[in-house]
Amino acid sequence: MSCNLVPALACHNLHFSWGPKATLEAVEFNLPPGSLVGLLGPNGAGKTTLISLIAGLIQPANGHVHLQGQDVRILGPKARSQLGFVFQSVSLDRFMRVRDNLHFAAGLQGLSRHASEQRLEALTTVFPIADLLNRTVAGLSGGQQRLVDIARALMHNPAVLILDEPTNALDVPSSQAVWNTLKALQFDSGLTILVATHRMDEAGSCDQVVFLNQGRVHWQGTPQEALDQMPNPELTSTRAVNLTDWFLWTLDQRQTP
Ligand SMILES: Nc1ncnc2c1ncn2[C@@H]1O[C@H](COP(=O)(O)OP(=O)(O)OP(=O)(O)O)[C@@H](O)[C@H]1O
Repeated sequence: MSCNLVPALACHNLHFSWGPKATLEAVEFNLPPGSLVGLLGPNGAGKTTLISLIAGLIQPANGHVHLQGQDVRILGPKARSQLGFVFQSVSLDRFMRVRDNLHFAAGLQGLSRHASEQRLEALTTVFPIADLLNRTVAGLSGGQQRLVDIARALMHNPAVLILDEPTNALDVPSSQAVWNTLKALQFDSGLTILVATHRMDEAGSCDQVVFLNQGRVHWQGTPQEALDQMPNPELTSTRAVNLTDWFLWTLDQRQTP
């Protein structure tokens, strides 16, 4: 993964405030093409706000989001066609069948019914949802709904997928199914993925992690580089350091007095 490639997505000097206090300040980071990047940070760090901003649901007071080197504001609707979003709440109509939800989402993105059928067929080779297509969303488990929701975000075949805590409240097998699917998408189709997560096991299997705290990006690098930052020899002598140790250590370094 070369750093010389134009990033699939880059945030430059983003500023945003919900109120008098800054929520995001000078946020800078980038997603190398084809990478899986974990967005980490404590509750209230600004992860969801940042994702809403990239999605265009809110506008930055300052700064730019670039998609493959081009400003999303200039790209306009073209940018939307290159981005897929999975928000914290599942974005499906509970009373519609899975199949109809997916075709509806594709239609909103301008796909013909024929193109939508073809796309759905392709996605069912990666997503274990073929048996769910004729069921209504309300009758599915949380894990099944989440998989369908991710498929929904990919119906228009975006280049970049952004997910906000997709495994939140899922049990271990369901989380694993979601994570395996993300990995397969990255591996099979070169999808670039940004995923906000509180799970350090997931962060550890990302190519890079971005650490956001109090609205600022404090660190971006590989999970191994994160662990290599840890200065505590006592901890390393008794057991292997893990990303949870790093998270707590780096958070401690970043607290404002
Ligand atoms: N719609 C809103 N109106 C006002 N303030 C908001 C709104 N959404 C978020 N905030 C505030 O912005 C800050 C960042 O919240 P945000 O939800 O982006 O953090 P987060 O890192 O996603 O947190 P979590 O890990 O708990 O999901 C918090 O102080 C929050 O209270």
